[in-house]
Amino acid sequence: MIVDGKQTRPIWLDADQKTVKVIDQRQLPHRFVVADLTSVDAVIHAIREMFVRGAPLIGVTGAYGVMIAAMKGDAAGDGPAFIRQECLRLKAARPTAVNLAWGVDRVLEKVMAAGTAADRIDVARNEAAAIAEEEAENCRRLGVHGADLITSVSREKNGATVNILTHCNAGWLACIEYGTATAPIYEAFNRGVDLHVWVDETRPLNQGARLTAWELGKHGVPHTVITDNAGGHLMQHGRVDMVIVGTDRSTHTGDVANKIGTYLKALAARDNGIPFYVALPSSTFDWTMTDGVKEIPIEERNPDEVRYIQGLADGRITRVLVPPESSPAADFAFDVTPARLVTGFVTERGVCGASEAEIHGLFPEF
Ligand SMILES: CSC[C@@H](O)[C@@H](O)C(=O)COP(=O)(O)O
Repeated sequence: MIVDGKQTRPIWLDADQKTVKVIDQRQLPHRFVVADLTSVDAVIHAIREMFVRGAPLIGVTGAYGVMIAAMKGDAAGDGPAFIRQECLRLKAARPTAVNLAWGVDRVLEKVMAAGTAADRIDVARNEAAAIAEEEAENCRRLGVHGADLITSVSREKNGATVNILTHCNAGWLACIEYGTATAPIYEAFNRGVDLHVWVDETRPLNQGARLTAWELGKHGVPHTVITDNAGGHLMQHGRVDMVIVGTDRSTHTGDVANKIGTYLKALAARDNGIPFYVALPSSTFDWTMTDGVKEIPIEERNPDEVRYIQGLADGRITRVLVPPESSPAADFAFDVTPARLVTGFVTERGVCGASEAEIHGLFPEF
């Protein structure tokens, strides 16, 4: 996307074709800092500590991690075994988003079929780049399908403002381009649809307030940051026309894991008769799991993320303690919204209902 006149992605390869560059998203919106990743440890650290985050982006970062593993392993002379071992470590960096394991395994498979050490590195680099381009294109396509949904709501409202609620950051920062939940929003906005986005702040790390608000502001999209608990109230008063969220892993039966709090939005949407859409590239479907609540691993993170809030004070990024020093806290990073609460999936191949039959109807090869 364009940031301050410059085409910008959250990840790219440096001119040396070895160094992986990423935006350090922990510092947005107050600082735009780029980090260099030159070791597998650095890649794992960047994923765990959330320099990079969002399902499609951690898939691409993991894919480039395999390229780095190939460079290191082949330098040490123990290529394939070393690369396999490093891939296990990469895949364990974060558990919920299925894209991480998907991206790592896709590159690993190609690497293992390559003949020489030099081939392994080239193949890994090319495959990681191919995944990045595919994810960008899939997000562009799903944006077109999702924008058609927004456009029809706009028509039903005779052109009055369409109010869309979103949770967390499922924007280009979480993907490569366009985003998942935001792709339909950007596309509809570019078509001239009058729209406004309610941005859940998304505690504890405030990806909505920090990242989605920043992205939408850079693109000129009207938006308002709200507390995570405001959505139900706004829905009761007719101030939300639709909800669009992303997902970190959706089962092929239609259950949706996404940032903690998504389930409560889906419940409130159902109670108020508001459509609840989930936007995703096909890389985010888990084709093996059938019961999301029971089977999807939910990441628990450092409770300090709940205890402290980060912001800008006197020009410096600062963290402040909120609860009593001695109070324990718990940090559940994701929840699962059952298929019965999902109106539809917006994918690169079109929109479908949240059922095994409809999902496999769009993706018969799985
Ligand atoms: C663009 S994909 C959607 C999800 O990855 C997004 O909604 C989300 O929950 C990200 O969580 P995060 O913990 O910031 O990686």
